[in-house]
Amino acid sequence: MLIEARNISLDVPDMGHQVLIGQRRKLRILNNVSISLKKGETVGLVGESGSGKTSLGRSLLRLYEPSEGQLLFEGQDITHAGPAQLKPLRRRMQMIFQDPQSSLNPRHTIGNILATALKLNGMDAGETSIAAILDRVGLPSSAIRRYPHQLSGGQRQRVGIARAVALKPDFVVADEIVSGLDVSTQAQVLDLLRGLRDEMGLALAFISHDLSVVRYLCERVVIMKGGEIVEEGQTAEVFARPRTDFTRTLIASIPLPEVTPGWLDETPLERARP
Ligand SMILES: Nc1ncnc2c1ncn2[C@@H]1O[C@H](COP(=O)(O)OP(=O)(O)OP(=O)(O)O)[C@@H](O)[C@H]1O
Repeated sequence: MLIEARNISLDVPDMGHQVLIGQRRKLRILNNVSISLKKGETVGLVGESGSGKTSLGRSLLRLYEPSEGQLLFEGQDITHAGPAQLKPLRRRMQMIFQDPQSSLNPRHTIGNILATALKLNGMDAGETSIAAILDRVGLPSSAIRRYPHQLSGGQRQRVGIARAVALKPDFVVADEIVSGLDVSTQAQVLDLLRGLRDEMGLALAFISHDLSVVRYLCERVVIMKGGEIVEEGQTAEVFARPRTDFTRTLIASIPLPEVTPGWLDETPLERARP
């Protein structure tokens, strides 16, 4: 197993309580969550806003230290690993963010942003290798000298993907990476991510509100509610025969006018066609 979370919980300080009541109290935002990913496998993390998807994604990357349970990377226990133990693993575990506008430094050119990430990880940051990375994510080499604000939303998200995959990671968490984009740009970005995943054998935790997108990309899905996993399984199976009322409601509430009996079998690209 590449990544394995065993019964992890995550507590954060309850600041509201501290301010109002003046006492320290903890807020449990993940409770007893178990999930694992093999090399090359994609799991969708789905659930309503505030259900804990991002917190779980960040915990799997060991950006958060679990309060309880165990986190393993290639069988190595990294639950309470310090910076020295985590350093060689950081390159191998990457995140692609929802909003590349705020995750890309606006004062740096795209070339600089990619070079910095590569250099920090001791990798070749020459212009030729950066141009090759840009080409792989469908951007022209002239993007090297552009600033994030000079690119479209879709192009910025390609840079976000480029920054993550340039480091040749094994595991990527993609957090709502297409939610700000129009439908046809979404489809292109998802196709790019799918191609890279297959080519590189990436394990992918894909966080999304959009179940049709999850169906397109993820062989397994985990449904979250209130910091817990309420249902999980093969995506097609969970969507066809949801076991909980919660999942049934979630599926029924998909706000897509084009939802038809066959919609789950269409790719986002097919659905984007007029
Ligand atoms: N550092 C923190 N301190 C306090 N509360 C937090 C912290 N991080 C997350 N939370 C709370 O934990 C819950 C889960 O948040 P999280 O962002 O993981 O949910 P989510 O499912 O990703 O939501 P969304 O879809 O809106 O991004 C929310 O109620 C959030 O307010």
